[in-house]
Amino acid sequence: MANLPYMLQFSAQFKHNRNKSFPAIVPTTIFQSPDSVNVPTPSRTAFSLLDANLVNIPKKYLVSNAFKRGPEYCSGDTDESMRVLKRLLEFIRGVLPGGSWWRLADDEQETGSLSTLARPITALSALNQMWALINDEKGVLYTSFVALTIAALSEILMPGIITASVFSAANGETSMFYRKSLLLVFLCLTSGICSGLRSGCFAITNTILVKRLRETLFSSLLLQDMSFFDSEEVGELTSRISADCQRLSRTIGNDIHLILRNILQGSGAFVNLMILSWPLALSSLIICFTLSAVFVIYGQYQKKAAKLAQDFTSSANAVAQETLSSIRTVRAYGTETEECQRFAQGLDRLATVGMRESVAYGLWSMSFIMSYRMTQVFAVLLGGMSIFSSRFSAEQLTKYVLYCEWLIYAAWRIQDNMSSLLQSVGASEKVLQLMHLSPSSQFLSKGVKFQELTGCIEFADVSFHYSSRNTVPTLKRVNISIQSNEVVAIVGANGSGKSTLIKLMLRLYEPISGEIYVNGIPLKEMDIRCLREKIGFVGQDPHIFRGDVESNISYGCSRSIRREEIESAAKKVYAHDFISGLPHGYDTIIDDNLLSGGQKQRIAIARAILRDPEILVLDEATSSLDAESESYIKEVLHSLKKDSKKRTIIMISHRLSSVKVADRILVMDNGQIVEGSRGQAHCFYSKALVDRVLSKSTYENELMASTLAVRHWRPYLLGRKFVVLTDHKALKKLLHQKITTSDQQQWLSKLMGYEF
Ligand SMILES: Nc1ncnc2c1ncn2[C@@H]1O[C@H](COP(=O)(O)OP(=O)(O)OP(=O)(O)O)[C@@H](O)[C@H]1O
Repeated sequence: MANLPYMLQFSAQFKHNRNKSFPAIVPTTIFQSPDSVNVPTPSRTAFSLLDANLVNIPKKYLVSNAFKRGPEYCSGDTDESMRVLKRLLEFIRGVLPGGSWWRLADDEQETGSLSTLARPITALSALNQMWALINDEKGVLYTSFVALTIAALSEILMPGIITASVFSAANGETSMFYRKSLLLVFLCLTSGICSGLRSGCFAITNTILVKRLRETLFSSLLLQDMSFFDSEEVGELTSRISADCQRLSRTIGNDIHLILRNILQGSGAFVNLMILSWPLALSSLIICFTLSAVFVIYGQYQKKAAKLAQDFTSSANAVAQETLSSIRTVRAYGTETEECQRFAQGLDRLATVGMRESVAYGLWSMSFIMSYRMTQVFAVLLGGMSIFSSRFSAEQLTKYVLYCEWLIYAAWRIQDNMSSLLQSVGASEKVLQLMHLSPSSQFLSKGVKFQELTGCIEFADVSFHYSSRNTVPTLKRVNISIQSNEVVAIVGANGSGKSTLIKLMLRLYEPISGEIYVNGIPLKEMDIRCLREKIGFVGQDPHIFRGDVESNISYGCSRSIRREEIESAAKKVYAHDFISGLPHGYDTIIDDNLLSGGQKQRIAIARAILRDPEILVLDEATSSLDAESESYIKEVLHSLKKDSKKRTIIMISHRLSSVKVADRILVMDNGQIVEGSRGQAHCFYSKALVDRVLSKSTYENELMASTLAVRHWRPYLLGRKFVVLTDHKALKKLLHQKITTSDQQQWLSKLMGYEF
């Protein structure tokens, strides 16, 4: 039998190598296990058939080698056993307390901005914070505490009365028996009613707590800086609002009231035990302390496990949310399997933590059950001995056993609920940290309020980088001065910093250095809400909220809006026709996925126009519009420019035809305005020329010209007026006129492959 594993291994090796030129017959006698005693000498023929190199058989399995180097052969087997033994020892060491198996995650480092912003939360501070949230529900809380106390006291009196009534019946004391029975009925009623009241009131408190937790968390999140959202995943944050808040609420709904109840019951049981016999009571207490010591270790572990489990749940949620919200991209690229795998990875990590947590719980339960049962045995033994020595009656022993059980049971329940409390606190640590993040400074300071915005905007030496990329400057000492009632277009290559400029102006981010002035007041000294009320903004990819068309157009308007005003705004941006064609017109429910790109842009422009803003910002607002709609929108901009109200319009566009309405074009490249310094008039183009060339140019030529103008002409534009080129002919003509020195010619030849 001992040969079998070796033969099997060889046969597997043989199968693996059978395609190689291996002899068909291999006498099994040449393979022996090291412990074979009567090993026959292998015949030369048999041995010659075996080409160990050819079949790549480990030499230790060859009998000849075993004969030649017996000790080595045996040492191979010993090695194997040693390896198994070593692995076993490693495993045992790993599963012992503090061993590697219990490690919950390879990397328990927190990521995101939260890790640097927030402090760790203790159970006490968690309770304090929750108390503050439900503090004004004192009526419900006090009722529940009173009900809890009455129910607990009623319950703890019962074992004594049950014993007394049983023994009074046994002793034939009828009146005593009926009195005790009546008392029992009364206690049953009070404990039942008060327990119900207690559970109901705590459940109500629980519901209120979840609601307030979610409200507080949501409003805290909404007031964070934009850089916070750059580093935190939306799916993770929504998971915090839903799952984590629910989990945290269990603290009040379950844990706190059960802990209080069990403390009362345990104390009652202990007092009864002390009355019966203090040495026995103290010995039961020792078991309770032992349980508590085990629990301290287990509780800490569980808190950590719960926190990680919640973190992994949120990351898995973030993957699910990202995948489901990008389902069209996923479907188009056929990456369903990859996405499932990505989701499964998160679930695997969750399962690993869950498994360790369950094993730890099993060990904790084992210690409890053993202690619990041992107490019963212990109580019976000690009580029995006390009866023998006539220091205890049978009635006292029964009471003692019952109260002992109550004490241990209460101790277990307290620790079990404490563990659940620690789990909830651990799981919801992030909720509490997020809830107490200080809001962005712009919401804290009471800035200057103003009635009228003239629309003068100035960027003075503004530099900026995103906090997630703090080594890459996005804007470098930008100086711009925009006059009131001016229409300014910003053009430039992708990533040159155009949108960032707008984000700074809307104060979504703060400049690293320099100052932005609106109405001559530094932006950071202004009341931000007041400013934003006066700005209309249409972003690159406008968001449509799930709701009807009407509420989407009136979104963010502080004044009350009539339907006619909404329709008029929609008509201005040529959206009325398509809205009327929707099944319920302005009452049709829409969202980001239910409209085309151009339709979304038109709704967003209508939304901005409806606010009648003093500053209108359009960031690629017409990029998805067809040529006809775009020309209509240009008309709208023309009319906005001409109407009586002073209005500054800033527009970003890659289409030169769109920027035709602008009074000025600013060209951005690599985070800088291509020309100009503070206080100068930045006139980068010849308007007459633009008008002339645009009237006959094609869209492609314009695009190319804009790219060329920005990328290649920059060094030649310094100190000159900016010229927009439309096609190769114009470019060549201009090059011949302007590029005169051989250096310049060489530079351009290299850059553009143009031969002079
Ligand atoms: N939230 C962000 N975090 C980090 N970097 C960012 C962030 N937003 C933009 N950037 C980077 O800042 C640079 C400027 O981006 P910006 O959006 O301002 O360019 P843009 O000129 O508007 O480009 P486009 O014409 O493509 O819209 C880019 O390199 C971009 O990758």
